[in-house]
Amino acid sequence: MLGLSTDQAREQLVRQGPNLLPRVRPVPRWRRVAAEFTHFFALMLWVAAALAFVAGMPELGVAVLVVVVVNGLFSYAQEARAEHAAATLRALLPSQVLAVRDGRPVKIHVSELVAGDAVLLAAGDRVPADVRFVRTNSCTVDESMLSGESEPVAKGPEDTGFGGTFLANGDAEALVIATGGRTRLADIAALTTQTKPPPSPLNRELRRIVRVIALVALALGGLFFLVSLLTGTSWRDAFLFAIGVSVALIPEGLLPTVTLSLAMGAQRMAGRNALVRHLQAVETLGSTTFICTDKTGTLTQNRMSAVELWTPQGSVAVEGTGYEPMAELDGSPAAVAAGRRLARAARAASRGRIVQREQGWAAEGDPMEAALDALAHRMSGGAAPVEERVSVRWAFDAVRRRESVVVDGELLLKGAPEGVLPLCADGTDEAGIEDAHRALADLAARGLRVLAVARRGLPPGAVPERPEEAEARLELLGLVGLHDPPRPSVPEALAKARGAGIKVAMVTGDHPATAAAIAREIGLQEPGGLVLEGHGLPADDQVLGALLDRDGVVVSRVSPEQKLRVARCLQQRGHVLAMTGDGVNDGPALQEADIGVAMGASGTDVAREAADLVLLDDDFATIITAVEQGRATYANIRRFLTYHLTDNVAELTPFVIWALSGGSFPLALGVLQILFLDIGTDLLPALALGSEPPGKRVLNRPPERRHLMDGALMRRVFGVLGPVEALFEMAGFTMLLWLAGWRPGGGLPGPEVLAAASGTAFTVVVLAQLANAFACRSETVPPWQLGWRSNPLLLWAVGAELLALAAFLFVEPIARMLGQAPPTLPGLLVALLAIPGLLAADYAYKSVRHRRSAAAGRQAAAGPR
Ligand SMILES: Nc1ncnc2c1ncn2[C@@H]1O[C@H](COP(=O)(O)OP(=O)(O)OP(=O)(O)O)[C@@H](O)[C@H]1O
Repeated sequence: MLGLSTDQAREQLVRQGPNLLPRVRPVPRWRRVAAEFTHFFALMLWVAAALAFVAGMPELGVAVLVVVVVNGLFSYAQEARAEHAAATLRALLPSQVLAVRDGRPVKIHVSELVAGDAVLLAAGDRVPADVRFVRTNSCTVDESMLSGESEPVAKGPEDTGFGGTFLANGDAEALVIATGGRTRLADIAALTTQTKPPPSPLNRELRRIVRVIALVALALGGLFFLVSLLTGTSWRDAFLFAIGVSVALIPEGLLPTVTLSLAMGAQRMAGRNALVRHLQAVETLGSTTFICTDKTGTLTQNRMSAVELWTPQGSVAVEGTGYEPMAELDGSPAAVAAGRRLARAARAASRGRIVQREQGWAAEGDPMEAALDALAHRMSGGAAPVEERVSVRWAFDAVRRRESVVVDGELLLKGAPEGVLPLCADGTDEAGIEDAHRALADLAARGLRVLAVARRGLPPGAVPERPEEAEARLELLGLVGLHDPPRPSVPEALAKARGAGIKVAMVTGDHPATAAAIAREIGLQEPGGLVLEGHGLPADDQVLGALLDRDGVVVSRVSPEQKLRVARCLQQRGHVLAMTGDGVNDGPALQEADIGVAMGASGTDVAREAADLVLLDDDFATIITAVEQGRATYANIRRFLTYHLTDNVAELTPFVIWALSGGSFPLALGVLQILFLDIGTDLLPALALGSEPPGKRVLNRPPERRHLMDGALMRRVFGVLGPVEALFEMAGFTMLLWLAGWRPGGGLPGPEVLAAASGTAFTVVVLAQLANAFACRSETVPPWQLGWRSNPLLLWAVGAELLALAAFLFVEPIARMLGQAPPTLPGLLVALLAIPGLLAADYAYKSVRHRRSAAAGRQAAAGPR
């Protein structure tokens, strides 16, 4: 027997090291920190700080330096946390291989593999290291990632297989010859790690936002410089304003905060068994509008049991559940005898087996084949093992939909009935075939997966080379009906998807009647719903797209190519498509879909590598949970964008008024105050908004594909929240000046008056932002409907914000540096009024929007469908 003993393997592992690609040397930490201080904006700020010192404004210089340092460290911390989260997620990806240890096949982690190990590979498996094939069975290998060659390469004994390639077809036994850094893949990986992946759509969008805001900031800064010079301000002050405006508006912390939000979303998803393979998938998931799901394992439990046999001699009901080998049989003696032959043949043409574990009997390998093994036990207390006597095996693939073996000169075959029954035409009488068709319709209509089983005695000495030579003139042994219970979580998940405006279709390789019966059982489809068959799909893409674009369609007996076409047609109709797949040939469809979804527990390595999302529990309901998290994360990013930009309006307004008045109206907020608002009081609430838990309602509205910074967000910030905040700020400021006797045109007020007025403006902005933080928690409902304690982080952040405010007002040296003093009582009153003022404006805006969208909804409902 090939392979190592556990002890030998352990020894070799110490000697050879784990089977992992050598880690690309990570960028040293100091370089990553340095990068945060040397990018474009940071450089601009350095220059600004230097100029401030040269111009004799050391406070400003120091303040700008503080901004650079705080922002740089903050960005670094966010990036590091996001990266750490992504690495943790990668480590969760299942990567196991079937190796022979102590003469028995066992599943081990790929990293434990050593040279000398024997491995068993099946179609869809990733070749785990460089290997030499020992035994192969119709084995072809997809080497495109190494050679670029798209056609799979046939492999025979003695051929070499390279780590990282995939078994496209058949199966094989192979000896590991090189692992980890000694594989061919490691050589190539070392060459290619230099190339960076292209930026994702979200990243591009964010960069665009940052660039636009930065340009606006610079342009405004320049404009203020000119205006101030023209109005006779000293160049020193003009310069100070210009720097203040630019620095205040540059959204430096934005990119890392978004990355962190996505990473936290991804982590939350992982906690609920949904593993994204790259962070951006979190956001795409949130805008999913259509889900194509397969059936077995995703909607059902993939715990099959053969419950009914049909043979030409009669039917046999098999009672017994799961993989338990004991059962009661109910049928005539002739039918039971025929059933035994059938079960033996079906088992011989399968490799999945039942094994006894501590928790009871379980499947090893294909669960359906394990059910056939259990059936053989149930029918006759186990069948004599034939594995050793199998001379040829043509493995199952999704196109042939059958598997056959030659044992002792006899061909035994099992497969999808539509493919098998025609092969029986010359070996079985016509009436028998007709009966079989009737039995098939009956079993499938009950939601059972049906397999046909047939045999043929081959002429003595015949050694067929290709399956077509042997698979003809078959004698039909009968049909097996297999039951696979639906997952209990599915009906509720489907209802949630519907509530969220997401359409769901079942796209399966199974029989139309079986698929339709299951679809009805789980509530995907009403009786009489649309059931399409792969070979009957309309040839025109637009017609097909229109046909598919509804909730609850079943597409049965699809080939991998048809699955890919289904994906394309739905995308052409503008859908953001999530598609599940677990098979060897599902890779292209998963890649085509916006979100490819693979199964962690049962899927193939090929599917997992092509996917954006891996379901660790294979459960359909997990996709809906992931969509919910995706929507929540997207909403969070919009929340803190809204919050952040509102503040910018309030910061900019004093400068605009000052400039418009030609310098005669005093400046309400100085540059240092703006910096303290950005870095001191705003930062924590913005972060807390970014970690808002998913609201109960995220799945109660239709999906939207929109830009992060779209019209609605702009209208809310620049039309409502920003102006209201600025209004209270300027009102507080002006009132204090007025009460102190200052009148427009009357020159500049005294320094004490100005300090108290400016302190009032500062307080107004901080308190209004406090209210704003709560307003930003939802785009649709007022904060008092959300529950005050549902985001405890925000309460802490707001507490810290108030403490910071107190420090900036009452700690003498800080207040003096900022040029402000605590507000007087009337000032405080205006500041306090800003809280209900902002909330009321936000409430009014939300109510109007709600009424409008309800009216639009009614109109859409009344209009043509
Ligand atoms: N191991 C096998 N041996 C023989 N026939 C099989 C085997 N597995 C599946 N079949 C047949 O091929 C058909 C398609 O199976 P396939 O596994 O491609 O479907 P699928 O798309 O994975 O289905 P689902 O959506 O239910 O997961 C099955 O309905 C069955 O009739």
